[in-house]
Amino acid sequence: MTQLSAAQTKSSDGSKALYGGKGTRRITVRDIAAAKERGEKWPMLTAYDAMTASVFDEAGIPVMLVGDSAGNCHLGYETTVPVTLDEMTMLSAAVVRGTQRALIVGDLPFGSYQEGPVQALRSATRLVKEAGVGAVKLEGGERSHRQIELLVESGIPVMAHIGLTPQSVNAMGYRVQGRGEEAAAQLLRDAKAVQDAGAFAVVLELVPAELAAEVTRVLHIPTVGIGAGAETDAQVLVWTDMMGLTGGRMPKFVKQYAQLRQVMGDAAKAFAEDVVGGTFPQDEHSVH
Ligand SMILES: Nc1nc(=O)c2c([nH]1)NC[C@@H]1CN(c3ccc(C(=O)N[C@@H](CCC(=O)O)C(=O)O)cc3)CN21
Ligand SMILES: CC(C)C(=O)C(=O)O
Ligand SMILES: [Mg+2]
Repeated sequence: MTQLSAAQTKSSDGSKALYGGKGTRRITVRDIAAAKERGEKWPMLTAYDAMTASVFDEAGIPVMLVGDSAGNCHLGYETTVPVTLDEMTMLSAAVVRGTQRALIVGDLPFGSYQEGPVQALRSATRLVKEAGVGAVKLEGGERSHRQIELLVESGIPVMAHIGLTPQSVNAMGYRVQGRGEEAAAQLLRDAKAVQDAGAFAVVLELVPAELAAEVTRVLHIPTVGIGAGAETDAQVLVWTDMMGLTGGRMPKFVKQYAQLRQVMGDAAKAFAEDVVGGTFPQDEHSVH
């Protein structure tokens, strides 16, 4: 039923589709819910600055996450753990300014919501008021249930994040989550807990594809997979990973769609050689 209605929606009127749809009004969490009912899959990318975000907005990416992966990919930290709420607020504000259509989700960084619901509300309120995000994301299933509830009651849409939760790297490492009967049952409980608390979507990070498929069938809110197989409602990747800008070893779940590290390095070298060799600037680049 959902597959058929998705096809009909796209062929009759493209304006509704999250990707490929027309119109420049800001996408809302209600549009996200409607996409699951249509059986429509959608893409999400991270973004950390206005210029990159404007490129993705023009490309039609309907949802952007200002991830705390900015810690590794933008700010030079080893992990996401040191990222501060001030940093996330500044980066989120830039992404909002660079976009017109995409729903912008701001990641709450480690230490900005673990104290409890009141701290979570204070932190999320900064991202909403100072940066202008349309939603926030936080890590944890059952353990973050109370935080999600208060934010949603207060009018702040929440994207949850379960499975591998990188802010807990010191406790859990970067390991596949939900392998084995007990861990799978826990992941399902976490998924139901965030849905019951009112989350509008949930990220499933590094969980077996079969389990992610089951969670996606059981929940009425959309699942957003990263390293979680092909059956989730949406897919997210860190933009610097999927464009080949991040250096070093890539997780297995990354597909590279461009080689920006090579392209940018070559451009920097070409400029340097022109300067050293005296072939830049030419007369056309000079004023008289
Ligand atoms: N650049 C970047 N990309 C990401 O996807 C990302 C970040 N940074 N920072 C925050 C978290 C950390 N993430 C990570 C980091 C490492 C692995 C990793 O090494 N995974 C192994 C599998 C380990 C296993 O089999 O248990 C892999 O090879 O994919 C996965 C996710 C995802 N997030
Ligand atoms: C990988 C995604 C889900 C994330 O949390 C981030 O980019 O910080
Ligand atoms: Mg994150």
